[in-house]
Amino acid sequence: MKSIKSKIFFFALLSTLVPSLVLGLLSFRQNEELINDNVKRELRILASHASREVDAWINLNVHEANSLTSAKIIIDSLSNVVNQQSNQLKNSPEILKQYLVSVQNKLDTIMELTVLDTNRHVIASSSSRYVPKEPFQSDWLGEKITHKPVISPPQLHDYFGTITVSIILPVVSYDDYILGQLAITYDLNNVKSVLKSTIKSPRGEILLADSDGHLLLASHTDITHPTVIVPSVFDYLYKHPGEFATFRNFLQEQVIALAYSAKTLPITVIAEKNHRDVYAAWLEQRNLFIILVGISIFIVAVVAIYLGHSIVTPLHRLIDATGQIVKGNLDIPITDVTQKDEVGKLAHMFNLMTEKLRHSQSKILAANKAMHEKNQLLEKLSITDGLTGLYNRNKLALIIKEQLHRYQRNKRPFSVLMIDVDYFKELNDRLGHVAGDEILAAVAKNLSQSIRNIDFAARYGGDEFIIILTETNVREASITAERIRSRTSEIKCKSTDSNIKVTLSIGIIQSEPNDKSPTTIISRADHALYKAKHAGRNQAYAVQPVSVLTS
Ligand SMILES: Nc1nc2c(ncn2[C@@H]2O[C@H](COP(=O)(O)OP(=O)(O)OP(=O)(O)O)[C@@H](O)[C@H]2O)c(=O)[nH]1
Repeated sequence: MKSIKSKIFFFALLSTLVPSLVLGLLSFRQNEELINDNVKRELRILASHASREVDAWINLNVHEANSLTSAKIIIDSLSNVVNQQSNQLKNSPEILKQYLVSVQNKLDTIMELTVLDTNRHVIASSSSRYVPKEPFQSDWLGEKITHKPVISPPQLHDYFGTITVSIILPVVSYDDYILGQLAITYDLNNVKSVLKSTIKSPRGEILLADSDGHLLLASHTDITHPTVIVPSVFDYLYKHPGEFATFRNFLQEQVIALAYSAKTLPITVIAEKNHRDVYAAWLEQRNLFIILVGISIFIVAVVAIYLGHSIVTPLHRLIDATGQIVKGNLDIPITDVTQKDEVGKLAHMFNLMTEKLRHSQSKILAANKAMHEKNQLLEKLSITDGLTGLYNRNKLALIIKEQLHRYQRNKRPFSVLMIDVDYFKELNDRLGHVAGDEILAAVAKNLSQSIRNIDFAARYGGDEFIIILTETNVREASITAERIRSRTSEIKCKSTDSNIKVTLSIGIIQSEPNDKSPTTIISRADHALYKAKHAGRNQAYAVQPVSVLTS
């Protein structure tokens, strides 16, 4: 993550995501706890209410059964059995059966009524499956007949094919003597309508299960028997009354449930609610939260990209411009940064800085130019003679050295003319020093104009001049010397306003293989000049080279 743009982008995302997620998670956690508390309270109310309704239904049936035990026909029939008079009396078992059938027809919650003697042999039954005098089949009746009602555990009845509950009550004579028993079998499905009315919310369900977890009844759904609740779930619900558990019910739906035990029956009353229904609002809120966070992140990302762009683009311009400065280009004003913020100010300051640098640079260039010109002047002064403008003695030595090198390389000779103004001392004394200077300058000008561009003219000292003719032998040099001498005759002297007759003596030599230094060359040229002077002045004297002499 090297660029500022990506840093801004990730910072913006984090600063949006972290608080949103933390607050969102806290809020969902609180909501979840709230929902859990609510659903727990709701299920508790539901289960305890349903449990009470089951007890009330049983108690109602016990009460109903109790009133039937006091029916005269039943008491009389059992009294006769006790007194061994059944064959003589008019209330025979057949008549009792008819009575029981009529009662059953009247009370549609009853599936069968059976009258038993004290030995639990059937006296009469509304059901045709019982034959009189045969023992009453039951594994839940106690040994002893008491005055208390006995209620059977709910069970799937093989004969009726449904879950039944039986209530057995003693039939007592008028003098409070137990004559036998009345067994009434009820269909547990009758309690379904009671349970349905208990549930306010249509999505909730009440389940009744026996002590082994077999499902007996569901308030809103028909059950195919046998159906068993997952043992571990049932065990938890049974052992933790009022505590909820989440599991898949017999319809394979995720449900939240808790349970209470009924008091009158060995059954567990379970209240359950569909998990999806309970958490529907929570899920809706969660989805809305995800959408809102997504939108927020999108907006923040767009703003972050824009911000990063507005910072990084001018910075790139500044970096490029700085690179140009490093390369020496100062003409790079940043004009496309129009922001008024710090970046804009930075660009403005950058422009001011480059403006100043440009200004300083032009000053430095001007100073450099002036210095260069002065250096050139100094250089010129260091190699020229102030009076005549010809090369001075120092430069002359360098020129001769270079010519000697060239000569040694290419073997093409150069020539040297040593020139002296005749009787200059006398002119100087007669006309004055200023006029003497004028004469010297005029002679020098004549020399400069008489040679080629590749030749050199220098003032050797006083009234003596030396000319170097490159790649020129003594014969050609003599021609040039003669031309110089003949041109220098009358010189117009301004200071004296007169024409002065001036003659020159010229010594000519050509470079020789033995010439090793400027001193040797000048010495030989001076000797030739001496010869010219000695011969009468106003003439040139050329020294023939050794090679010519020996050939
Ligand atoms: N006006 C002027 N005179 C100079 C300058 N330098 C040297 N002189 C004079 O030039 C004269 C040179 O004289 P010489 O060359 O010795 O003698 P000359 O009179 O020329 O005689 P010859 O060379 O033998 O013909 C001297 O009087 C110097 O004072 C100068 O720069 N200006």
